[in-house]
Amino acid sequence: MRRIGVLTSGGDAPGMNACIRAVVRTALAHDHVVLGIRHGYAGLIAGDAVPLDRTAIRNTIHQGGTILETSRSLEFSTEEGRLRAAAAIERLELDGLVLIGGEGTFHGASLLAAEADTAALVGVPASIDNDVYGTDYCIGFDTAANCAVEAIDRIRDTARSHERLFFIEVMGRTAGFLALESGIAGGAEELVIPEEELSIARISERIREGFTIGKKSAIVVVTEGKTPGISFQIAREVSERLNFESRVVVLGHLQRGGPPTLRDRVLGSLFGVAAVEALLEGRSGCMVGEVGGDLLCTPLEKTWQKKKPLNEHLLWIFQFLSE
Ligand SMILES: Nc1ncnc2c1ncn2[C@@H]1O[C@H](COP(=O)(O)OP(=O)(O)OP(=O)(O)O)[C@@H](O)[C@H]1O
Ligand SMILES: O=P(O)(O)OC[C@H]1O[C@](O)(CO)[C@@H](O)[C@@H]1O
Repeated sequence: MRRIGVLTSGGDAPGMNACIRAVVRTALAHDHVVLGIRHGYAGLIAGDAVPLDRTAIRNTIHQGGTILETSRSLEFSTEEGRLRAAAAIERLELDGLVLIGGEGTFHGASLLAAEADTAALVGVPASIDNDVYGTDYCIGFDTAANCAVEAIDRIRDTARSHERLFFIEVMGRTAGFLALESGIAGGAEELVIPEEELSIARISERIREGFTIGKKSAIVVVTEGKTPGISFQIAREVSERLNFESRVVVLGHLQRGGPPTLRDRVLGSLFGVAAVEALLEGRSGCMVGEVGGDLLCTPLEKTWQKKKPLNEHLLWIFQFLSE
């Protein structure tokens, strides 16, 4: 290993900078050169690289977003695009490449590895959705979930004051991790998560039951799913059934910004060091992750082919704590 590249891809996630910093400091400690690839896979295809030294990563650990910037690259989804990326890796004379991103990023990386003889590829899970198999937590999830909890707390004040029903839509796309954990921490009455079939009747019934035991307001945390804004329709239907006023708050990209929490800074640092160590050990085609407190490497294919399930125990405790 002499030249190590690092890029961030997919949605930005707080803690990515802590990870980049850890990659750079670990590689430099072993006398390797680090190149930062800008704009994710789009930048890789273009060969857009900058040298990363100690100065470049100084004072970044507390910053949200990614100093390398990121992208969702349509071109990389094509074989032609990936072959251009492989050619850029060769031109840049990279021996190893650390890919910080989510399941889409690793899907693309495993296709790239199968189609071209590239540098060693090691992934680091970073997605506020937390939907990557092979790690209990992804970089960025904790900060986003804390942002959602703060929003729920604030909404609770006004919901209670006006005796209203609130629907708070969180990100997560097709995974309910953000909704489940922020719903438990925020004391929500009900959840809408993609892992369970949507039932307006069930949501309405649970809220009605709450009212019969004296609740005067309620909060439902809704995962945006594939259709951001879906909570407006759900709110309308539940309100009609209950004949009760409701309001909707869509948190959107607020959840992706802001300084990373302690947990995301530590996770980013741990994963960054582990990724460079994996490269130095001669590993390739895998993603570092933490499962049950153990750091481990999972083949890239598994990280997107397998669906990470929600924690059954958390689902169960939500059911009775929300009554
Ligand atoms: N099926 C695929 N085949 C090839 N490349 C893909 C595929 N899916 C995603 N990619 C590549 O990976 C990039 C990042 O994927 P995506 O936009 O899904 O974000 P992600 O890594 O899943 O992160 P996040 O969870 O934050 O959305 C895409 O822009 C695309 O270039
Ligand atoms: O920023 P974009 O491209 O609109 O993507 C939004 C999506 O990205 C995520 O925030 C994950 O990064 C999803 O929760 C959300 O559906």
